[in-house]
Amino acid sequence: MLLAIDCGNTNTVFSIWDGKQFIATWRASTEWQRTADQYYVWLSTLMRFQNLDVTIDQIIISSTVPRVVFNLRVLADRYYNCRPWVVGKSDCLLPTPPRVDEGTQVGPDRLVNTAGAFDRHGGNLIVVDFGTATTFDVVDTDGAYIGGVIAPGVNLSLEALHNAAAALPHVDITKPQQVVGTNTVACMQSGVFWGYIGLVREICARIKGERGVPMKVIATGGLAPLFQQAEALFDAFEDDLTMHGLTVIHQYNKENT
Ligand SMILES: Nc1ncnc2c1ncn2[C@@H]1O[C@H](COP(=O)(O)OP(=O)(O)O)[C@@H](O)[C@H]1O
Ligand SMILES: CC(C)(COP(=O)(O)O)[C@@H](O)C(=O)NCCC(=O)O
Ligand SMILES: [K+]
Repeated sequence: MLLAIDCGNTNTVFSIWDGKQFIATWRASTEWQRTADQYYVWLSTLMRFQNLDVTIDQIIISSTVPRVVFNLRVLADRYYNCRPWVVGKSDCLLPTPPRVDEGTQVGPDRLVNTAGAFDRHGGNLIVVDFGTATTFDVVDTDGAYIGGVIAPGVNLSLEALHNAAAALPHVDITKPQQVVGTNTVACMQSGVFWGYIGLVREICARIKGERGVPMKVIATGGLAPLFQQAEALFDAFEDDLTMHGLTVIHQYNKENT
């Protein structure tokens, strides 16, 4: 069975794919110091807890944090006796290679989102991923990643306010009841929440204008649900898009290598 690992700058998600569906998904905070042995103890305990008696013999990894890949490779080799596919490495093929400036490193999560979204929706897409950063990935007619936008993440923006200004507290994001805040927390939430609504709307409109073709907008990532409820910004919301993209790339490599 396939273990798909999506490592973001904040969280790492592990999912087991039985060839038809995900039968388990677990999330850990991303820590580059975590060793292969620690991953294994954690994973095998969760598998036992869920009475999952399956053999993992294939692994695919997408990581926006290069340092964690070493220990995940050791995990694959030592405990699952396999060599993982690592998205972005030359021996991991992509269904359609990206078209960007020569020498540019595209975040593997963006390549994976592109593959997953194209598989589900076809071409001409904007994938908005609300992670540590908020990324907009533009998918061409043929499924190629052709660039996009990187904006500061929602929580990152709130943290930046707290870190830079002595009187601003640590605040969690929620949708404010109104735009005019009547206390510090409400003012901060309003700035980030409504600012974000504007950011998403403006960037998508400009991408569509620049491309001159109809495009679907797909939302994913930890904080996408917050914006999904708020305003009609997206054509679809898919919390498993990155994981789906990993299975698409895995299948492509099995068929073509
Ligand atoms: N259910 C949730 N509720 C509130 N915040 C969340 C939730 N899930 C994730 N987050 C926060 O959203 C941000 C993005 O999370 P995630 O998509 O896992 O990021 P990444 O892929 O960059 O690791 C992080 O700051 C995380 O703490
Ligand atoms: C933009 C990102 C930091 C987003 O990472 P995430 O929020 O998913 O942790 C990541 O995709 C990355 O490191 N990209 C490299 C530069 C690029 O994609 O152009
Ligand atoms: K992201």
